[in-house]
Amino acid sequence: MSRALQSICIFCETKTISSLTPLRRPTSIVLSPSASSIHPQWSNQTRNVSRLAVKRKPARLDLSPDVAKSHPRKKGGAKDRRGFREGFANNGPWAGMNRTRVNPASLPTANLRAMSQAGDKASAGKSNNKSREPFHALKMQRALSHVPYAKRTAIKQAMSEVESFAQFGLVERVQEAIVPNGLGGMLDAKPTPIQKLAIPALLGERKKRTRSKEVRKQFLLAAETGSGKTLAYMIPTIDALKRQEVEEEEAGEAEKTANKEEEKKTLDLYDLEELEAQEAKLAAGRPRIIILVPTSELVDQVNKTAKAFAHHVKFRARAISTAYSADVIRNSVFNPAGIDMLISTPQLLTSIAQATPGVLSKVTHLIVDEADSLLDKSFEEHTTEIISRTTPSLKQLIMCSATIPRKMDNYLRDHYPDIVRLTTPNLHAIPRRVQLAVVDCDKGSFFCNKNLACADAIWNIGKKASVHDSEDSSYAEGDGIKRVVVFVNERSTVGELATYLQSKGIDATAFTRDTDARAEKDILAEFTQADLPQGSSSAVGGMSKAWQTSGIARKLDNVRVLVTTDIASRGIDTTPVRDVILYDVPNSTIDFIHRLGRTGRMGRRGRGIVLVGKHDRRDVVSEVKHGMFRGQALI
Ligand SMILES: Nc1ncnc2c1ncn2[C@@H]1O[C@H](COP(=O)(O)OP(=O)(O)OP(=O)(O)O)[C@@H](O)[C@H]1O
Repeated sequence: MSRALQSICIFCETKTISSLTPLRRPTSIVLSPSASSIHPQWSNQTRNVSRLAVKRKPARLDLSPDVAKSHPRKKGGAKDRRGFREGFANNGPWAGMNRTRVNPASLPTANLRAMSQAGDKASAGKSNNKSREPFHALKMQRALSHVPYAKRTAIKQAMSEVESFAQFGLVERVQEAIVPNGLGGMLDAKPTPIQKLAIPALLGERKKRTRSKEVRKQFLLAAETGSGKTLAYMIPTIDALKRQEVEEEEAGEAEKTANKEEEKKTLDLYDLEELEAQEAKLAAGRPRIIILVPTSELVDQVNKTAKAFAHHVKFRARAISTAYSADVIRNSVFNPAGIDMLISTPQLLTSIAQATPGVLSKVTHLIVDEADSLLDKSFEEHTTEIISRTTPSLKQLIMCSATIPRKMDNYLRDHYPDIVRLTTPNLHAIPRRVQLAVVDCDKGSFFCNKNLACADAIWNIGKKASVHDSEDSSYAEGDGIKRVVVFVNERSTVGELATYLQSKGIDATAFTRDTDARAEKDILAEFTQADLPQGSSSAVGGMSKAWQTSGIARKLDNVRVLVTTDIASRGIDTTPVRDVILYDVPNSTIDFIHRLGRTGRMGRRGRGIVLVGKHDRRDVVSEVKHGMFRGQALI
């Protein structure tokens, strides 16, 4: 045979296979297309050699079969070579030689049966392994970063050492203001886990413990939704502000008086009043503390907390957002009385800083609240600009969030490798006190109508509330009105759904970015304050008024519903809300955490209801439910 093949080569005038021997196998044999037509007898010979790879020179317009493959398998790889070799060995002229696998046909039947049983067992073993680790829909998203178990245990230990706010060694006036001003006179108020971790660290205790020479400038505060992160960063920053004031007063008082005297004598151009006016002008628009938040609603909320402290502790806090007029913004930032704390959205502050570069020259504390949002695409540019502008004077940069996406985690590792990470053990877990129910809209009497399923769920909440009022203390809280927040994915659905719910006798209010700024405050107040004065609900936007005056016979009057998008899912302190309805399945676990985080805040119980339709990811919903039941982090 080898001789015959050599002859083919000679006829076709190619010398590629001239060294072919029975024991050296070719990787390819090139036949000239013209060979069989010129010498038909040799074409018969090649047909008998069934596994010869006949390679044709590729035409110029041949399309690649691997276009769709991201990592096409290399031709001539080990598998290809083995296939060729074995095929050649089984069927070719050297069948039986150099065999690498047993040929079942040559075995006695008994042996064959034994082999097949062994094979079955092996494959059964494999499938068992697979069934032990089922498909995880949540893992496909893999958005959230992981906190190692050992770290969680160490944090628990550190937290157990703190019992009260008095242990922090705060400035007296700050300490006095915490409960009556910051926590509304709450009895037996204790620091929450994140406050136990963050307050001492931000006050500088950690620096002493580790005896590090390096000044710790950056902190990451990561804790569950509704766990008191606002006070966790606000208390130590106000404390630092007051200490700074005292230090400056002590150090600078003598020098300041001397300078003033000197200037007065030498120049005689300024009188003392003028000099003081000039100093005030310099102090104006130069805050020490900046708090960045993503929305104007959050600006107002954080400002409220800051103001509660400001009256007693004596410092000047101002808030600015696009909801305010230009005059109000100018008067707030450049107030001649000066400013200590400024709460703003990144875009607005960046535009002010670009026009007046000195405005950020005195910042010592920069807090980036909802940091995962503010370091995301839409805000990143503005946030990083503010960080870089404040860096020269900055003593502490504090990032704060309830969810740490992997992207943000990597960003922090790259840009702030020394950041001190203060994370609570239950980070990324929805508390077990929040129950999750799943309503299948394709089943029962809903006829695939999600609107109907939503209205039904709300009516059930109202009915249960009237039955349970006397038994369940959490239901009897506040004014006895149940607050329900319904989250949808698209802004366009909000109005439609609110109108539908109103037609079913439900007092529903739509809340989106398009909502009138004046009505916004009243709407949110309804869902953030438990004890509104009687009749204040009528102040809620036009929708609620429409519900009240509508001629619908059957009305659900003990429930208020807010229909909204993610705009209300971030940071808004909806403590009185007991029920959250997820009309659409959230797009990510991060959205799940923030939306369900509007209930079950600060140790309260809560309920979530997910409406699942034909096109929704049921696997994700069931994994979230399972994870919540087990108290696991949703990563
Ligand atoms: N130590 C405490 N004891 C009791 N209540 C507290 C304590 N600290 C804060 N709170 C209250 O808990 C509620 C939630 O606090 P906050 O809004 O700071 O939560 P958060 O962790 O920032 O939530 P989110 O991640 O949703 O923004 C607020 O009403 C706040 O007044």
